[in-house]
Amino acid sequence: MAGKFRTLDDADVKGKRVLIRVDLNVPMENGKVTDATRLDRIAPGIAELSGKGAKVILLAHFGRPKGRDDKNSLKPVAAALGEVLRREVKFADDCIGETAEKAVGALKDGDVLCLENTRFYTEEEKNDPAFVEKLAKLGDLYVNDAFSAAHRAHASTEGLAHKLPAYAGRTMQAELEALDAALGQPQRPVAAIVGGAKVSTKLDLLGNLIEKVDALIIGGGMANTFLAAQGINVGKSLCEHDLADTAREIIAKAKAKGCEIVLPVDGVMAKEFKAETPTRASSVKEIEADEMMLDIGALSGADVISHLSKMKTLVWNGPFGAFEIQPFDTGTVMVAHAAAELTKSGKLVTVAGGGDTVAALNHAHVADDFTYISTAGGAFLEWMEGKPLPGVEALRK
Ligand SMILES: Nc1ncnc2c1ncn2[C@@H]1O[C@H](COP(=O)(O)OP(=O)(O)O)[C@@H](O)[C@H]1O
Ligand SMILES: O=C(OP(=O)(O)O)[C@H](O)COP(=O)(O)O
Repeated sequence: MAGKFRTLDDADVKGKRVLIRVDLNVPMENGKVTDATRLDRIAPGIAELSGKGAKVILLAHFGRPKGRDDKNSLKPVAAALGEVLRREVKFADDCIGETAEKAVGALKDGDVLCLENTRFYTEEEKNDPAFVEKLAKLGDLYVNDAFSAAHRAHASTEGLAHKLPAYAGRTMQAELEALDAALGQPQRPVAAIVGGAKVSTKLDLLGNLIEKVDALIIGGGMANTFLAAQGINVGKSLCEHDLADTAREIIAKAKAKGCEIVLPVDGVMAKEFKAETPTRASSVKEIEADEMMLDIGALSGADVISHLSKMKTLVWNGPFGAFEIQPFDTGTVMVAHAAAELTKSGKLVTVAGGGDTVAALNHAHVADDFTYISTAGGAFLEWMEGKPLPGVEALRK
């Protein structure tokens, strides 16, 4: 990627108001950040800008709010970032308008300010030009350091790059270089594990991904959607029934392209999504109407591991189950350990990414054993698909 983008090496930032788009969409529980990987990755770039005398203004989203809502405030995340940076991160309750302008106006060279969730405005996701204008008013330069949100053509990830002199941040640079090094010419056979909860935003990309991989291993809510599309009753499981046709098309296309689709054959069922709730192991064909499948079962885990042992490369986004609550972490942890062992013995190149996926791998204590851990999930899969990412394209010189 060298030479393709303007980077911080090309920017004179002293005394300038630098709007830096970062990804602060970190896993949280009871107001506390449970995995700080994304914060750790962006911290050096922020410290560099601050050290060079920039007025650093952080723009980011959190969750998928429908309008302003306290549950999705970035305030606690800004405080956690302050702990990682070991310095004050100021906070403004709005990302545009008088509140934001006042907070920016009060900044001294080297200060760091975090603005409130850009998604409190529906205009953010619409990439609305008037909203872009309001954000642009707050800065002299724009830096995009949110590779993990670069698949979104939103005001703060794409629109701003056309309004202000735009640069790729250090995390963005590092992610593109590392992914290119690990997966630019992947050794076949390649497997992709796709799980997690963001079914509707990730299902579409599987159609292209099956052209790049030899096996597509599906877990989490994504698996429930595929099982339901095949006529299996998934009870109250997380499932996008409306996407059954898309799932069936993907299965047919995979067959035609010679990509094997691996689905769970058994799972761990529960009636409630909470700790210490009674669980039942069963075949996916015997899910009761009032049950949810919250993890893959032992047979499915063994099947996934057996597939991995035949692969040379693994890309992974999305946990197999609701790993935040025990025992629904079992499937993810079991596969994570096997992938880590195969990596350590030089048999498998493993690249995993996604806010929750990285949290799950840290929970399994294997993140350091993987070949590369990306901060990105959906963006990483779209990169793997070969799709141009709007946030990256907008930065090209
Ligand atoms: N079977 C399941 N039912 C409900 N939620 C699930 C299931 N499997 C995984 N999840 C949830 O998926 C979430 C992570 O999904 P996602 O956001 O797509 O991953 P990432 O952030 O790594 O891209 C986790 O919070 C986990 O609890
Ligand atoms: O957490 C993110 O993506 P991921 O869940 O794919 O890792 C990014 O912040 C993008 O969030 P979005 O999928 O709500 O646009």
